[in-house]
Amino acid sequence: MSKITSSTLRTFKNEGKKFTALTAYDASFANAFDSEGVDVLLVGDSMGMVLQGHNDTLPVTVDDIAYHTRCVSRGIKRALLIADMPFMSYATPEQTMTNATTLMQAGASMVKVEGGHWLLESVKMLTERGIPVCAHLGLTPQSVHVFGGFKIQGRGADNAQRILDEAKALEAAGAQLLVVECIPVELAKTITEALTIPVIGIGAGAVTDGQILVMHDVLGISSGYIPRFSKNYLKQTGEIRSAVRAYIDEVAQGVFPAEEHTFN
Ligand SMILES: Nc1nc(=O)c2c([nH]1)NC[C@@H]1CN(c3ccc(C(=O)N[C@@H](CCC(=O)O)C(=O)O)cc3)CN21
Ligand SMILES: CC(C)C(=O)C(=O)O
Ligand SMILES: [Mg+2]
Repeated sequence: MSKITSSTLRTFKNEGKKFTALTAYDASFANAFDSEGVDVLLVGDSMGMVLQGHNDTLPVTVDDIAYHTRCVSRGIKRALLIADMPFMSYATPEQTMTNATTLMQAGASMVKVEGGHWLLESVKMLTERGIPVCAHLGLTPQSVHVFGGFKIQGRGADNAQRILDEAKALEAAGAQLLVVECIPVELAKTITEALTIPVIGIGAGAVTDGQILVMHDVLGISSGYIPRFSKNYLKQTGEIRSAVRAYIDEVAQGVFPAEEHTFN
């Protein structure tokens, strides 16, 4: 069983094989997800909400992500491990290099950063120095206070065009993967077709190359409210490994996300 790399995911894209990603924060869940066949695991700054109980992702630190990345990395054999760079850890080139180095040395194989045009120089710098980058556009939760809430992004022709331009520019700067979150399905389709790198969607419809969800939503244990683009797979299966397999199967077959999980 060979390790998944960004070139594996590019092959999946070219073959039209839909792949699956989940967040993970510890070795035991990571091991279960990996052994059931989840292709990509993300140590997400969503940990600020689902692990730490905050209302947003802003309080998460580089040390938090590094600790959970070390835990997850010990649990996996096959999946590609991505670590989120947390809020304000990549505001300057110096910070970006130092903090991305910490996360790679904690066991990540790629780092993820939220943003568009302003990030191009950092993406180029990281990639040239040996750190692969996953970009993240659309509803970028670290900007929740700029957006005025967790609101769908990319509605209207101007906003859609800006996000498409940013996606192309990030690919040109060297990004090897792109996450698009909470955007209209038409825009997600346009971006996925315009890029050669794989595009992973969350709240972006069934048109992207892969799907990602927060593990707590899939297992129905998010405290409070579950976003409407997400799905509790434990309810229909009653067992964690079966829930993960159901998620993988539904993504592979194009059953998830359905219309009810998609924004227009
Ligand atoms: N448990 C959990 N699941 C997630 O998917 C998630 C997190 N936490 N934390 C980090 C970010 C924050 N996310 C969120 C949180 C809320 C909405 C939300 O309330 N969305 C509205 C749509 C609003 C609109 O129509 O503009 C919804 O109804 O789902 C979306 C994404 C996604 N991520
Ligand atoms: C939801 C995914 C894309 C994420 O960034 C996170 O879990 O932090
Ligand atoms: Mg995140």
